[in-house]
Amino acid sequence: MHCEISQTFYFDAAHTLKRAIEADGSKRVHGHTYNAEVFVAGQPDPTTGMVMDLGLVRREIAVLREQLDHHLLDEVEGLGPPTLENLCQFIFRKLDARLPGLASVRVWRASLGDGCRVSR
Ligand SMILES: Nc1nc2c(c(=O)[nH]1)N=C([C@H](O)[C@H](O)COP(=O)(O)OP(=O)(O)OP(=O)(O)O)CN2
Ligand SMILES: [Zn+2]
Repeated sequence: MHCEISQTFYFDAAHTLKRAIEADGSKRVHGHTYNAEVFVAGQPDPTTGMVMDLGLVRREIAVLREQLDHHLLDEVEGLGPPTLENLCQFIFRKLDARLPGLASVRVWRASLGDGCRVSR
């Protein structure tokens, strides 16, 4: 049976954003709390009953999180313009090499009700 396990985490970060609309507030440095969720897909191992130990997922997320939490996202190498889309892709790229079966990554801002999800 195909299963997807998941782990949520959050990070607080600052950014600026160049936009064609509502531009004034976005271009000043300001912060958001970003929520994220990582999905890993696979068949549970018959012996362990796990697709992957969620402790391993949390360990890799902790390393990745260090690169985003309390950072100015404009300065994070390899991120590009700090949009939800680029955050999803950045997290996916960083975790892809470390988490076999990584299926998708979701990033959202509860305060604004917006979000993005990327899948393999
Ligand atoms: N396709 C996308 N569109 C937009 C994105 C995005 O990531 N992908 N992001 C934004 C803005 O960052 C977002 O709307 C928040 O606006 P911002 O100026 O950062 O903050 P607000 O003042 O609107 O919200 P707060 O209440 O201060 O957090 C827009 N479009
Ligand atoms: Zn913003």
